[in-house]
Amino acid sequence: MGYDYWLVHLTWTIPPAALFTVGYWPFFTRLEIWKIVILINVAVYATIPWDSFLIRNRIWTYPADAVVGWTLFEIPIEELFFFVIQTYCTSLLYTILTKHLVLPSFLLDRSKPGAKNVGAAVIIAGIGFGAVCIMMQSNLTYMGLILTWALSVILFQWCLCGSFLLSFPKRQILMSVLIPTAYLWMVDRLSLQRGTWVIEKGTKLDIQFWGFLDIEEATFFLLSNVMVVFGMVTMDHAIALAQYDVVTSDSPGRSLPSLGKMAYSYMAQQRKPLDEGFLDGLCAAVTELSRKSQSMYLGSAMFQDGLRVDLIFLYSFCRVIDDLVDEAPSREKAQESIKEASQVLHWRFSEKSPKKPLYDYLQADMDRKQALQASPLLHSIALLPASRLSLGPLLELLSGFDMDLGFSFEKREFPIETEDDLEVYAQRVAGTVAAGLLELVFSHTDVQYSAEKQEQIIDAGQRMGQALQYVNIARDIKRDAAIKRVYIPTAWLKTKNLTPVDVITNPDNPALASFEDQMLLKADQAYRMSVKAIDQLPKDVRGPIKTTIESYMMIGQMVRKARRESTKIEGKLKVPLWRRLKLAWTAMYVNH
Ligand SMILES: CC(C)=CCC/C(C)=C/C=C/C(C)=C/C=C/C(C)=C/C=C/C=C(C)/C=C/C=C(C)/C=C/C1=C(C)CCCC1(C)C
Repeated sequence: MGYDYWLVHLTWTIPPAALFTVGYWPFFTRLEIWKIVILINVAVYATIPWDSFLIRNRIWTYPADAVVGWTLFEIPIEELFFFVIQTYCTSLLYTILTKHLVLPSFLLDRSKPGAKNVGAAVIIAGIGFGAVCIMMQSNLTYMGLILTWALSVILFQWCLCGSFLLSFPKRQILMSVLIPTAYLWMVDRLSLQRGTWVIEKGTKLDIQFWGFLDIEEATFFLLSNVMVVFGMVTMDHAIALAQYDVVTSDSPGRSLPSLGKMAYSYMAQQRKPLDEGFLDGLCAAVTELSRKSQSMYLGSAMFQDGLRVDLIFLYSFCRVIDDLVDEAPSREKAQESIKEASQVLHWRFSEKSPKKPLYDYLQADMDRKQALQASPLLHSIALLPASRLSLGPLLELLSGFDMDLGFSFEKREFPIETEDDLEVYAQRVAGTVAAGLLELVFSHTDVQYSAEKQEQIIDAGQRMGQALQYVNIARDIKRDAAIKRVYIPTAWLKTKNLTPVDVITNPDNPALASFEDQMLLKADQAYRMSVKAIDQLPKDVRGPIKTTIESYMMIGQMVRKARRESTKIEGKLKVPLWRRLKLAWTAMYVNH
């Protein structure tokens, strides 16, 4: 007996597995762990009969001094471990590389007609070729056994999720397959060179890459990684459909069903046709978010399943209103947009509004649908999860934008006159968003909260929203002055004999430093009063919410530091990526 084979694992397979596990640990969700556990089981049970058959037929052998000697169906225990660790590493890499994707957005079949059939034909041809190889009983035997076995699994996967795979991003799929494949080729080459395992002559083609890597082995590692990755995609397809059902349902609250239930309804394949308008809207909202704010896009990936999709729609609505107001040619036009938004929101939340997803309803009426697509505002309101939000905060948000329209340098109108005005403004533009977010959190969790408790948490959340808005204001004093807006209360300025006009005409005035400080102090206060409420939130949202809040508060610290060291800042002050990553890792770890 010997430890050569175990040594291969100790040096080559276990260290990367451990490294990736530690790095990713805080971000692991229960669903992701279950997916991987299931896949490992499938891989082990599917591979045992095949591998056992090949060993009995002496297609490859193990020198007795390389293995410990324990076997299962004649398969050395070390080899069984290989099935587990390879499946683990590849599926974990896939999980990391696809974490940011919004699964339901790939449900729309955008592939060319026939693409799925062409794929199936290629796979079937491969199986046929493999069968011929086996029947010839020659040096093509091993290749034939690999092709028939692996391609049968891949055909099954393709039949289930081919169209989903075709709309899934190619880069993530290729990287998840090719990185582990190239790595395992290297490991396999080394082990064949050392003679830890031996592929017997007579049943193999005897063609090697880099001197030792048999062409069959190279094919095997490629196809086994394809099976693993396609297996993950198949489960993600089932999950995407379940997420779609959650976010298009008009029930106020639902969490994702269990994996077993998802698998069952996936395999039963009895579904109503998908709402294409809704999925189009989702794709547009996701693209918009990733284009406008990469960090918000990646940050949103820490929220799970239906909650994340709903948050993207909430963001999209805020974004659309913001753009409409900012880009309006005149104050009157902007006010018109706000009024229109308010009317559509009232309709969307009224009893008369269809309980079905709005898009279903609109599909029946082509004119309405076209009108919807022509107007981003109607579009974003149609997609809002009205059954899980309330109208109040959204209308209040509109009144915040109205306040912004009150600024007029020419007429010397500055709506933030007192500290009270500042608080009202921050509540309207940020407190309301926090309230909406929390309403969605309560809808998507199984944890039961009394109405009283919810109200209490939403109160704290709104105050936290205000805190973040104060940080925003402190950071953007100069940028706001450039667009002739001053959020420092006129009353504060008066204490130093200044006016908002002075701020706009001389934003570099060193006297403004004290107001920046005062603003950040106000942020700290509001933060401290509400930070404890985070601990009362459902466990899986604490980490992401903490991360968002702490990165904002970190901006506040950087504003202070920049002021102390009188660093000149060009454009918008940002927290460096590595600091945000570290912060996210810690916040997620603590709340794991
Ligand atoms: C649950 C929900 C929500 C929905 C359900 C959706 C659904 C139906 C999904 C279906 C998924 C399926 C069917 C996945 C199947 C995955 C398989 C079979 C992976 C096999 C991996 C095989 C692996 C990794 C095998 C590894 C083998 C190795 C490393 C062998 C190595 C070797 C060594 C070391 C020396 C000698 C030669 C050899 C090549 C055998």
